[in-house]
Amino acid sequence: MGEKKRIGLVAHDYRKIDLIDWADYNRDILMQHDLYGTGTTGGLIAEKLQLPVHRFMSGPLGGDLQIGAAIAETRLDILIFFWDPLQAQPHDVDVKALLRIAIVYNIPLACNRSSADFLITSELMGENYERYLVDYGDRLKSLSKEE
Ligand SMILES: O=C(CO)COP(=O)(O)O
Repeated sequence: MGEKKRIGLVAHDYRKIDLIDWADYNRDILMQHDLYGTGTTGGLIAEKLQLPVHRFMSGPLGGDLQIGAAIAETRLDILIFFWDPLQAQPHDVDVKALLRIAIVYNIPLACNRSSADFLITSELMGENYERYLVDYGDRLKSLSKEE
């Protein structure tokens, strides 16, 4: 087995069945990695797959922000986030913040099932993949403590 990835799993209510079904289908792959989720999503996946899932708070109560913080602090490698394109969320700003931070830190991000299929079956899943910060020019360099 290649190197373990830390995978965040998040879904809005109407997308939870789809994500749980996808996770169940890919259980053999997911069990080789460390799983994280927002409160409700993480609980449902842990129950269905009978695998340990580290649970953050529920999304509307700060869970999306916790996942975003974990990405910023390099504690998460991959995000599978089935957000709902047909319904506004009370915590839309948090959803946007999470999607934004996933892009800033250039982590693999899948927001629908076909993208998640491509991601999870990638050869890179087993490799020691070094993400790099996207070159946003001086705008990001001045903010990065690594520079
Ligand atoms: O709201 C969410 C993502 O924005 C997900 O939160 P739950 O998994 O707690 O439902």
